[in-house]
Amino acid sequence: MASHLSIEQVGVTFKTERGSYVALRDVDLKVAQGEYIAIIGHSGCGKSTLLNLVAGLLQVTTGAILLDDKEVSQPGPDRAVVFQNHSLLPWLTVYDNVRLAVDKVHGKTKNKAERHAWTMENLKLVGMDHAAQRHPNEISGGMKQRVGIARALAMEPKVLLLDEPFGALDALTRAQLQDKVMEIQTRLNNTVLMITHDVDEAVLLADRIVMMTNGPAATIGEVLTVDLPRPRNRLALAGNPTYIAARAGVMEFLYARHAMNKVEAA
Ligand SMILES: Nc1ncnc2c1ncn2[C@@H]1O[C@H](COP(=O)(O)OP(=O)(O)OP(=O)(O)O)[C@@H](O)[C@H]1O
Repeated sequence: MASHLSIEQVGVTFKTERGSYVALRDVDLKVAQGEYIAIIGHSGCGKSTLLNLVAGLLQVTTGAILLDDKEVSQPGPDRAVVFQNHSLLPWLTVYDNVRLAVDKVHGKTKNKAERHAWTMENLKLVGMDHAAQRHPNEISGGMKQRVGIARALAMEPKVLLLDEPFGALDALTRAQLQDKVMEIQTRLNNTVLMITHDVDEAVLLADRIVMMTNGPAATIGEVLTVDLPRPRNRLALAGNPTYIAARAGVMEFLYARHAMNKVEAA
Protein backbone atom coordinates (compact mmCIF):
# COMPACT_ATOMS: atom_id res chain seq x y z
CA MET A 1 0.00 0.00 0.00
CA ALA A 2 1.38 3.40 -0.96
CA SER A 3 1.36 5.47 2.18
CA HIS A 4 -0.27 8.75 1.54
CA LEU A 5 -0.69 9.58 5.20
CA SER A 6 1.78 8.06 7.59
CA ILE A 7 1.51 8.23 11.37
CA GLU A 8 4.84 7.00 12.65
CA GLN A 9 5.55 6.00 16.24
CA VAL A 10 3.59 8.95 17.51
CA GLY A 11 3.47 9.77 21.19
CA VAL A 12 1.87 12.69 22.98
CA THR A 13 2.55 13.83 26.53
CA PHE A 14 0.57 16.71 27.98
CA LYS A 15 1.96 18.88 30.75
CA THR A 16 -0.68 19.28 33.41
CA GLU A 17 -0.75 20.85 36.88
CA ARG A 18 -0.42 17.36 38.30
CA GLY A 19 2.57 16.48 36.16
CA SER A 20 2.92 14.86 32.77
CA TYR A 21 0.13 12.86 31.23
CA VAL A 22 1.01 10.41 28.48
CA ALA A 23 -2.06 10.46 26.25
CA LEU A 24 -0.73 8.48 23.26
CA ARG A 25 2.24 6.22 22.70
CA ASP A 26 3.62 4.33 19.71
CA VAL A 27 0.74 5.10 17.39
CA ASP A 28 1.55 3.71 13.95
CA LEU A 29 -0.80 3.88 10.99
CA LYS A 30 -0.38 4.05 7.24
CA VAL A 31 -3.33 5.27 5.21
CA ALA A 32 -3.65 4.96 1.43
CA GLN A 33 -5.13 7.66 -0.79
CA GLY A 34 -8.91 7.26 -0.95
CA GLU A 35 -9.14 5.12 2.16
CA TYR A 36 -11.90 5.68 4.71
CA ILE A 37 -10.62 5.08 8.22
CA ALA A 38 -12.85 5.06 11.30
CA ILE A 39 -11.22 5.55 14.70
CA ILE A 40 -13.14 4.09 17.59
CA GLY A 41 -12.37 3.77 21.29
CA HIS A 42 -13.73 4.66 24.68
CA SER A 43 -14.08 8.23 25.85
CA GLY A 44 -10.76 9.85 26.70
CA CYS A 45 -8.57 7.34 24.85
CA GLY A 46 -7.06 10.00 22.63
CA LYS A 47 -9.08 9.94 19.42
CA SER A 48 -9.41 13.73 19.20
CA THR A 49 -5.77 14.12 20.16
CA LEU A 50 -4.80 11.91 17.21
CA LEU A 51 -7.08 13.80 14.81
CA ASN A 52 -5.78 17.15 16.04
CA LEU A 53 -2.22 15.99 15.39
CA VAL A 54 -3.07 15.16 11.79
CA ALA A 55 -4.90 18.49 11.51
CA GLY A 56 -1.72 20.20 12.72
CA LEU A 57 -3.57 21.78 15.66
CA LEU A 58 -1.38 19.85 18.11
CA GLN A 59 2.26 18.82 17.97
CA VAL A 60 3.59 15.31 18.48
CA THR A 61 5.90 14.79 21.46
CA THR A 62 7.65 11.89 19.74
CA GLY A 63 7.41 10.37 16.28
CA ALA A 64 6.11 12.09 13.16
CA ILE A 65 3.13 12.52 10.87
CA LEU A 66 3.81 12.62 7.16
CA LEU A 67 1.41 13.58 4.40
CA ASP A 68 2.82 12.69 0.98
CA ASP A 69 6.25 12.51 2.61
CA LYS A 70 6.03 16.01 4.08
CA GLU A 71 5.98 16.39 7.83
CA VAL A 72 2.77 17.84 9.26
CA SER A 73 3.49 20.54 11.82
CA GLN A 74 0.74 23.11 11.41
CA PRO A 75 -2.77 23.40 9.98
CA GLY A 76 -3.05 23.65 6.20
CA PRO A 77 -5.66 23.59 3.44
CA ASP A 78 -4.61 20.04 2.51
CA ARG A 79 -6.39 18.86 5.70
CA ALA A 80 -9.94 20.01 6.42
CA VAL A 81 -11.67 19.30 9.71
CA VAL A 82 -15.38 18.92 10.43
CA PHE A 83 -16.15 19.01 14.16
CA GLN A 84 -19.15 17.60 16.00
CA ASN A 85 -20.40 21.02 16.91
CA HIS A 86 -20.75 22.77 13.63
CA SER A 87 -18.40 25.67 13.55
CA LEU A 88 -20.14 27.97 11.10
CA LEU A 89 -19.78 31.71 11.52
CA PRO A 90 -23.25 32.82 12.69
CA TRP A 91 -23.13 36.27 11.09
CA LEU A 92 -22.48 34.87 7.60
CA THR A 93 -24.99 33.15 5.31
CA VAL A 94 -24.60 29.50 4.39
CA TYR A 95 -23.18 30.65 1.05
CA ASP A 96 -20.68 33.04 2.64
CA ASN A 97 -19.51 30.44 5.14
CA VAL A 98 -18.45 28.21 2.25
CA ARG A 99 -17.35 31.09 0.04
CA LEU A 100 -14.96 32.36 2.72
CA ALA A 101 -13.07 29.06 2.63
CA VAL A 102 -13.20 28.96 -1.17
CA ASP A 103 -11.75 32.49 -1.42
CA LYS A 104 -9.03 31.61 1.07
CA VAL A 105 -7.93 28.40 -0.61
CA HIS A 106 -8.70 29.12 -4.26
CA GLY A 107 -8.31 32.92 -4.28
CA LYS A 108 -5.23 32.75 -6.51
CA THR A 109 -6.26 29.87 -8.74
CA LYS A 110 -9.92 30.57 -9.56
CA ASN A 111 -11.48 33.83 -10.70
CA LYS A 112 -14.57 35.31 -9.03
CA ALA A 113 -17.10 33.58 -11.27
CA GLU A 114 -15.33 30.25 -10.80
CA ARG A 115 -15.25 30.70 -7.02
CA HIS A 116 -18.98 31.40 -7.03
CA ALA A 117 -19.67 28.33 -9.16
CA TRP A 118 -17.43 26.18 -6.96
CA THR A 119 -19.19 27.39 -3.79
CA MET A 120 -22.59 26.51 -5.28
CA GLU A 121 -21.33 23.16 -6.58
CA ASN A 122 -20.23 22.10 -3.12
CA LEU A 123 -23.46 23.27 -1.51
CA LYS A 124 -25.28 21.24 -4.14
CA LEU A 125 -23.18 18.19 -3.36
CA VAL A 126 -24.56 18.15 0.19
CA GLY A 127 -28.05 19.23 -0.90
CA MET A 128 -27.83 22.71 0.63
CA ASP A 129 -27.83 24.95 -2.44
CA HIS A 130 -31.49 25.82 -1.81
CA ALA A 131 -30.57 27.35 1.57
CA ALA A 132 -27.56 29.34 0.38
CA GLN A 133 -28.91 32.68 1.59
CA ARG A 134 -30.01 31.52 5.03
CA HIS A 135 -28.07 32.12 8.22
CA PRO A 136 -26.92 29.28 10.50
CA ASN A 137 -29.60 30.07 13.12
CA GLU A 138 -32.27 29.52 10.47
CA ILE A 139 -31.29 25.93 9.62
CA SER A 140 -31.30 22.61 11.53
CA GLY A 141 -28.32 20.89 13.17
CA GLY A 142 -28.12 18.34 10.34
CA MET A 143 -28.17 21.13 7.76
CA LYS A 144 -25.36 22.94 9.60
CA GLN A 145 -23.27 19.77 9.52
CA ARG A 146 -23.92 19.47 5.79
CA VAL A 147 -22.69 23.04 5.29
CA GLY A 148 -19.61 22.21 7.39
CA ILE A 149 -18.94 19.22 5.14
CA ALA A 150 -19.47 21.36 2.00
CA ARG A 151 -17.01 23.91 3.35
CA ALA A 152 -14.44 21.20 4.03
CA LEU A 153 -14.90 19.57 0.61
CA ALA A 154 -14.71 22.94 -1.16
CA MET A 155 -11.15 23.25 0.09
CA GLU A 156 -10.31 20.09 -1.89
CA PRO A 157 -8.24 18.74 0.97
CA LYS A 158 -6.02 15.72 0.58
CA VAL A 159 -7.45 14.44 3.84
CA LEU A 160 -10.86 15.02 5.34
CA LEU A 161 -10.85 14.84 9.13
CA LEU A 162 -14.23 14.17 10.72
CA ASP A 163 -14.45 14.45 14.51
CA GLU A 164 -17.75 12.75 15.33
CA PRO A 165 -19.49 14.75 12.64
CA PHE A 166 -22.87 13.10 13.18
CA GLY A 167 -22.63 12.72 16.96
CA ALA A 168 -25.12 15.40 17.88
CA LEU A 169 -27.77 14.45 15.32
CA ASP A 170 -30.96 12.40 15.61
CA ALA A 171 -30.86 8.88 14.17
CA LEU A 172 -32.69 9.66 10.93
CA THR A 173 -30.66 12.75 10.07
CA ARG A 174 -27.56 10.84 10.99
CA ALA A 175 -28.41 8.00 8.59
CA GLN A 176 -29.14 10.47 5.79
CA LEU A 177 -25.82 12.23 6.28
CA GLN A 178 -23.88 8.96 6.50
CA ASP A 179 -25.37 7.99 3.13
CA LYS A 180 -24.47 11.40 1.73
CA VAL A 181 -20.89 11.14 2.92
CA MET A 182 -20.58 7.63 1.41
CA GLU A 183 -21.96 8.90 -1.90
CA ILE A 184 -19.59 11.89 -1.93
CA GLN A 185 -16.61 9.75 -1.01
CA THR A 186 -17.37 7.31 -3.82
CA ARG A 187 -17.52 10.22 -6.21
CA LEU A 188 -14.47 12.17 -5.02
CA ASN A 189 -12.31 9.39 -3.57
CA ASN A 190 -11.26 11.49 -0.58
CA THR A 191 -9.03 10.11 2.11
CA VAL A 192 -11.07 10.25 5.31
CA LEU A 193 -10.20 9.89 8.98
CA MET A 194 -13.37 9.80 11.05
CA ILE A 195 -13.78 9.54 14.81
CA THR A 196 -16.90 7.80 15.97
CA HIS A 197 -18.39 6.18 19.05
CA ASP A 198 -20.89 4.30 16.93
CA VAL A 199 -19.97 0.73 15.96
CA ASP A 200 -22.57 0.53 13.16
CA GLU A 201 -21.39 3.81 11.71
CA ALA A 202 -17.80 2.59 11.71
CA VAL A 203 -18.66 -0.67 9.94
CA LEU A 204 -21.00 0.98 7.45
CA LEU A 205 -18.60 3.73 6.38
CA ALA A 206 -15.05 2.53 6.84
CA ASP A 207 -12.59 0.50 4.82
CA ARG A 208 -10.65 -0.08 8.03
CA ILE A 209 -11.58 0.44 11.67
CA VAL A 210 -8.79 1.53 13.99
CA MET A 211 -9.58 0.45 17.53
CA MET A 212 -7.79 2.25 20.33
CA THR A 213 -6.90 0.95 23.75
CA ASN A 214 -7.81 2.94 26.86
CA GLY A 215 -5.50 5.62 28.20
CA PRO A 216 -3.20 6.60 29.71
CA ALA A 217 -0.64 5.79 27.04
CA ALA A 218 -3.36 4.71 24.62
CA THR A 219 -2.37 3.16 21.34
CA ILE A 220 -3.86 1.28 18.42
CA GLY A 221 -5.02 -2.08 19.77
CA GLU A 222 -6.29 -3.59 16.56
CA VAL A 223 -7.15 -2.65 12.99
CA LEU A 224 -10.09 -4.39 11.37
CA THR A 225 -10.56 -4.42 7.61
CA VAL A 226 -14.20 -4.13 6.55
CA ASP A 227 -14.36 -6.26 3.48
CA LEU A 228 -17.73 -5.12 2.15
CA PRO A 229 -18.25 -3.97 -1.44
CA ARG A 230 -19.43 -0.44 -2.22
CA PRO A 231 -21.89 1.10 -2.63
CA ARG A 232 -23.10 -0.09 0.75
CA ASN A 233 -26.73 -0.14 1.65
CA ARG A 234 -27.62 -0.12 5.35
CA LEU A 235 -30.75 -2.24 4.89
CA ALA A 236 -29.07 -4.88 2.75
CA LEU A 237 -26.14 -5.07 5.17
CA ALA A 238 -28.22 -5.80 8.25
CA GLY A 239 -28.22 -9.55 7.56
CA ASN A 240 -24.84 -9.71 5.79
CA PRO A 241 -22.49 -12.18 7.56
CA THR A 242 -19.38 -10.02 6.89
CA TYR A 243 -21.16 -7.00 8.36
CA ILE A 244 -22.32 -8.96 11.39
CA ALA A 245 -18.85 -10.42 11.97
CA ALA A 246 -17.16 -6.99 11.69
CA ARG A 247 -19.66 -5.50 14.12
CA ALA A 248 -19.14 -8.35 16.57
CA GLY A 249 -15.35 -7.94 16.27
CA VAL A 250 -15.49 -4.27 17.22
CA MET A 251 -17.99 -4.89 20.04
CA GLU A 252 -15.79 -7.62 21.43
CA PHE A 253 -12.75 -5.35 21.36
CA LEU A 254 -14.57 -2.48 23.07
CA TYR A 255 -16.70 -4.30 25.61
CA ALA A 256 -14.81 -7.51 26.37
CA ARG A 257 -11.09 -7.05 25.83
CA HIS A 258 -10.87 -3.31 26.43
CA ALA A 259 -13.92 -2.68 28.55
CA MET A 260 -13.71 0.58 30.38
CA ASN A 261 -13.20 0.34 34.09
CA LYS A 262 -16.54 1.34 35.65
CA VAL A 263 -14.87 3.73 38.12
CA GLU A 264 -12.92 5.40 35.31
CA ALA A 265 -16.05 5.68 33.22
CA ALA A 266 -18.12 7.30 35.98
N1 LIG B 1 -4.52 19.87 26.42
C1 LIG B 1 -4.58 18.82 27.24
N2 LIG B 1 -3.93 18.84 28.42
C2 LIG B 1 -3.97 17.78 29.26
N3 LIG B 1 -4.61 16.62 29.00
C3 LIG B 1 -5.27 16.55 27.84
C4 LIG B 1 -5.30 17.63 26.90
N4 LIG B 1 -6.04 17.26 25.83
C5 LIG B 1 -6.46 16.00 26.10
N5 LIG B 1 -6.00 15.56 27.28
C6 LIG B 1 -6.22 14.25 27.87
O1 LIG B 1 -5.78 13.27 26.94
C7 LIG B 1 -6.68 12.17 26.92
C8 LIG B 1 -7.23 12.00 25.52
O2 LIG B 1 -8.14 13.06 25.22
P1 LIG B 1 -8.98 13.08 23.86
O3 LIG B 1 -9.85 14.28 23.89
O4 LIG B 1 -8.07 12.92 22.72
O5 LIG B 1 -9.88 11.77 24.01
P2 LIG B 1 -11.09 11.23 23.09
O6 LIG B 1 -10.82 9.79 22.85
O7 LIG B 1 -11.22 12.09 21.90
O8 LIG B 1 -12.32 11.42 24.07
P3 LIG B 1 -13.89 11.59 23.75
O9 LIG B 1 -14.30 10.35 23.04
O10 LIG B 1 -14.49 11.70 25.11
O11 LIG B 1 -14.02 12.83 22.93
C9 LIG B 1 -7.74 12.46 27.96
O12 LIG B 1 -7.39 11.80 29.16
C10 LIG B 1 -7.69 13.96 28.13
O13 LIG B 1 -8.07 14.33 29.43
